[in-house]
Amino acid sequence: MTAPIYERVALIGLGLIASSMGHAMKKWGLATTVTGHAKTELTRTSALELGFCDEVFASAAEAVRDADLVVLAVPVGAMEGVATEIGPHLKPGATVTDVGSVKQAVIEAVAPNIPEGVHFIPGHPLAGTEHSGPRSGFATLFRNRFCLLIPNGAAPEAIARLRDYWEGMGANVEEMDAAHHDIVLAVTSHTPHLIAYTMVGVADHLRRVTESEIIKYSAAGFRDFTRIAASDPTMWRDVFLTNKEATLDILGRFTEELFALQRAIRMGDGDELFDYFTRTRAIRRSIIEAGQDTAAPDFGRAKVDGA
Ligand SMILES: NC(=O)c1ccc[n+]([C@@H]2O[C@H](COP(=O)([O-])OP(=O)(O)OC[C@H]3O[C@@H](n4cnc5c(N)ncnc54)[C@H](O)[C@@H]3O)[C@@H](O)[C@H]2O)c1
Ligand SMILES: O=C(O)C(=O)C[C@]1(C(=O)O)C=C[C@@H](O)C=C1
Repeated sequence: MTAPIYERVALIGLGLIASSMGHAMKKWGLATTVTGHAKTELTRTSALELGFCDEVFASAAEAVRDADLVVLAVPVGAMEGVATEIGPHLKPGATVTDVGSVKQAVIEAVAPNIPEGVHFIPGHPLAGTEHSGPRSGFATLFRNRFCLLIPNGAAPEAIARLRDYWEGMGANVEEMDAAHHDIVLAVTSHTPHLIAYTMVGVADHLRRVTESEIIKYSAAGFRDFTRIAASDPTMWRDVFLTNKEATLDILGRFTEELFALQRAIRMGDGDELFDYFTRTRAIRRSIIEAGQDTAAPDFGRAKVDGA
């Protein structure tokens, strides 16, 4: 247990990320009171039952009243509506952050609604699972994972406090500018998700030809794709709609590489294939050596110690 970093923290949108933050705050004593807002009564009741919120509200405006930290944890496309609603109700001196997977679009949507005297520091924990909703969260989700903060001109002391908060949940915090964030994540997260969705879509079309063979003989590689492709449709629709430029850029590069490999296969160019796969194997090994193996679905639960 550490001393609380914020007295009152408001979670807006009570899904995987917010519920994980709530559990982590409770486990490590990072906030005195955690309030939450969800649109449905079922979700609000679950948050109280599961114990990751102390108080829940049907309106976001009520949930943020007197909060020292407000966390926007809704899909990227819902950020603007929420920011518009809470703007007039924020406490002077409070910090607003978000956990959205895209940063430039969130800044454009949220910043104009944040009054003077309130710090707005966008964020993005690089941790998740394919599950969603209030029952999917767990306290250790952020342990040993990066959390990127976008300074966005905010006061250094407010950034330092938010950094302490994320470190209290076990994350490694780094700062990055929003445009750079969106390109990096297009490479490491957004385009890989699109490829997984596509591959599972291809198999789905084939299944109509081969009936149940795809499921029956599902190999590990394909199963990994299906895990990713089971991720929340609303969240990922919003990611692609709001990180359009960067995703299309990386997708263009991906297509070029795919054509090069397709040609190597057609030409029987084994050297080209071998060299390519040798380079990609080295990348995987360097990720493991850096302690960033994100491939295991249960990484957060299975590999952390008993804390
Ligand atoms: N899932 C991941 O792997 C992951 C990782 C890092 C960041 N993120 C980002 O975190 C945010 C939340 O994702 P999540 O995985 O917790 O999703 P989730 O679907 O589990 O939770 C989002 C919740 O927001 C609610 N919601 C939607 N619109 C709302 C509105 N207008 N007002 C109030 N509530 C609303 C939904 O009902 C849902 O319960 C997204 O912006 C996402 O891009 C997700
Ligand atoms: O592990 C997973 O299921 C994830 O996809 C998590 C993941 C990722 O791509 O790494 C997904 C979206 C985020 O914004 C951050 C993390």
